[in-house]
Amino acid sequence: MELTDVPGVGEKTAEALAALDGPEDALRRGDVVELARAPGISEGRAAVVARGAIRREHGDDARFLATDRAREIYRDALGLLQARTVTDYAEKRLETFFPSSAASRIEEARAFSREAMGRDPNPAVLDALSGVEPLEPAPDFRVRERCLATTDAERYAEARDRIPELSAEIVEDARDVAELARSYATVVVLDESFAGIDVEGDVQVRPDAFETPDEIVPERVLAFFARNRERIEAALAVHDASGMESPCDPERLREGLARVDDDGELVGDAELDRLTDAVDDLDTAVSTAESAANDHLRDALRERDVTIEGTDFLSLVEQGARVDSLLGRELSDDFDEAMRVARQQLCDSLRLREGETDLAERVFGGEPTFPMERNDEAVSRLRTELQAARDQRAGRLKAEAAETLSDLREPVETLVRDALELDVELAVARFADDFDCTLPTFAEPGDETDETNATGGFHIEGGRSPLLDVDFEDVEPVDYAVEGVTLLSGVNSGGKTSTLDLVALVTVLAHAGLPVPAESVELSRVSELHYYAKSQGTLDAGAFESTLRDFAALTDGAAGRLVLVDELESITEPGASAKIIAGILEALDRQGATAVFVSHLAGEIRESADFDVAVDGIEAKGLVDGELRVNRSPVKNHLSRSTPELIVEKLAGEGDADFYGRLLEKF
Ligand SMILES: Nc1ncnc2c1ncn2[C@@H]1O[C@H](COP(=O)(O)OP(=O)(O)OP(=O)(O)O)[C@@H](O)[C@H]1O
Repeated sequence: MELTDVPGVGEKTAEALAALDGPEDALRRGDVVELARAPGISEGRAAVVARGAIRREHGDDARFLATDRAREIYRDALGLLQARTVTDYAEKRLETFFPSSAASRIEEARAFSREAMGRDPNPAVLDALSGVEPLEPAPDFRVRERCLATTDAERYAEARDRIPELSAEIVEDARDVAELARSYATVVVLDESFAGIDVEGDVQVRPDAFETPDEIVPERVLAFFARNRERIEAALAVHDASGMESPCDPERLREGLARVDDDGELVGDAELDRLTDAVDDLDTAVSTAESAANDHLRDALRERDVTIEGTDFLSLVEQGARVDSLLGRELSDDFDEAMRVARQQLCDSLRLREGETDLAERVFGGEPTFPMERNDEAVSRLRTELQAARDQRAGRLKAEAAETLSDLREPVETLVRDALELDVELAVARFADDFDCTLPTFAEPGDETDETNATGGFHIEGGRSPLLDVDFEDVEPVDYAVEGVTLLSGVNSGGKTSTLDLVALVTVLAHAGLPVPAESVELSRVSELHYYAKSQGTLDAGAFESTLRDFAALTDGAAGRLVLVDELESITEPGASAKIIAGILEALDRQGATAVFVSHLAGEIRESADFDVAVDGIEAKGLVDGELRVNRSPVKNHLSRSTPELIVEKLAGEGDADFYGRLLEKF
């Protein structure tokens, strides 16, 4: 598949997507978050692209939501689903569910919903989900104690590109490598020709370095796990709480995670901790040991009577000989003891081991002086040795940890993705629970080749719209079924608009493969949903003309449309409206469309039409205490009484029967 074949993907977007690892896969999965990783692609744009890919796969022409009101209903329904997600991922991912006329797409989404509706959105899972986010790549970092070396300029360039965490060096021969080995704890030579090289220090010949970067820079995989630790732990908790099968052994993963801290450094190795502390504390420990030795020497001197022979005294005076020589001779025992104290203290405080203690001896082992002084060169030597030991141990341990964790990298991607996908499923499950939903049934398609009569209408039982302006518990169930072209009459505020909204909502959700808020729904597949909301007042000539043009366009074109229109009569004066609406209904009837037109002029329209238009009505049961009582389910083939008629009837019953009685007869 060419990326530019996807609707909505131009050259620029395709170029951005190509930067991803397997963009085709991400497109196929509708993986909005992965797509949004492409440079310059926002999550909103990613959702559009994913929708485009799904459309392309199923041959969907993106014409289902044909009017503003239809699109509004879809956005409102999507909003209700999105409000039930925990993660941003799921919120964006839900955007890839959209109403489609393509049977294969509807079935694919229905399969997802079926599975989703079986999920149990228990609070522990939802709580754990709050910590799950898509995995991030490891942050950029440099490793200073290891370097790459090669004689080849091209390989050098490749090394800089593929292993940017290490510095790369050009070498000519083994001498150059030996030189590098003095500055770096480890030198990784990329050229086979150096195999068997014998130089001092840790030199590894790894011509396979580019194929095994995790072995060369184990920090990379450690940094990835360190950065994503919380997300991975949250995803593990989601699996635990939901009983979902984990793609890897959770204990092994937990153990692996426990080996790195948040900076990607190893934890839990006492020897490495000792070496790290020793390097960090070296300067302080040397100073403290030095002071302790001098204190010891000072006390010894203070308590000591020194007898000095005359010749010595003379030589001191004459030659300016230093008191040190005296110290060496007269106080050598005290001096030795002070040195011993200093060495002991240094070894103890740095917890030095055999081999290291020899170097520590040299730090305090010079000529007797007062105050006594450390041997800086020995300190520096000790530091270098400790650092090398620390880095080599860390390198070895990191390589071991990285080996375990690198095997877990792919399963972890699956683990997190499954947790995020579960959030999408749980949003659907909660939507279905909260609004007593069911999966609708699609009527068996008739003869697919019969383009003119693809419609079979809809049949809703106990539909309750969550988009109504009343609490969902107070929404009264509506039964409504329509085949063909129908007028819907009814008293003011009876629920006509709400019925159209319900029909539109159920149609949109059903075609998105999602559950619908009803006891049962059976419907035929629709090619386009045209829903026109009530216009606000009479239109001027220009607007009226353009509205007429819209409807003219509607009467010709694709079969299998569902047309919902709310009080079209308000666009112009009542007499003309009835004729215009009758004309539109005739055309839709010929086309075989399903249509519901809400109108207060149902009687007049029926008279103007050249076919027998069905009229349904939302019935008022009457006015009780001044309040309208209605049966929200339209009655089939029934022209409802209007609100004015009901009021006249009420007045006729209450008072001036003569006037109101005669008035009532006119209805
Ligand atoms: N099924 C229902 N359950 C509960 N309340 C409803 C239901 N249907 C409608 N209502 C209430 O009735 C109000 C009026 O509904 P709606 O606007 O659909 O009536 P209408 O018949 O289109 O009115 P009009 O003739 O004035 O346009 C709604 O705002 C809602 O509060």
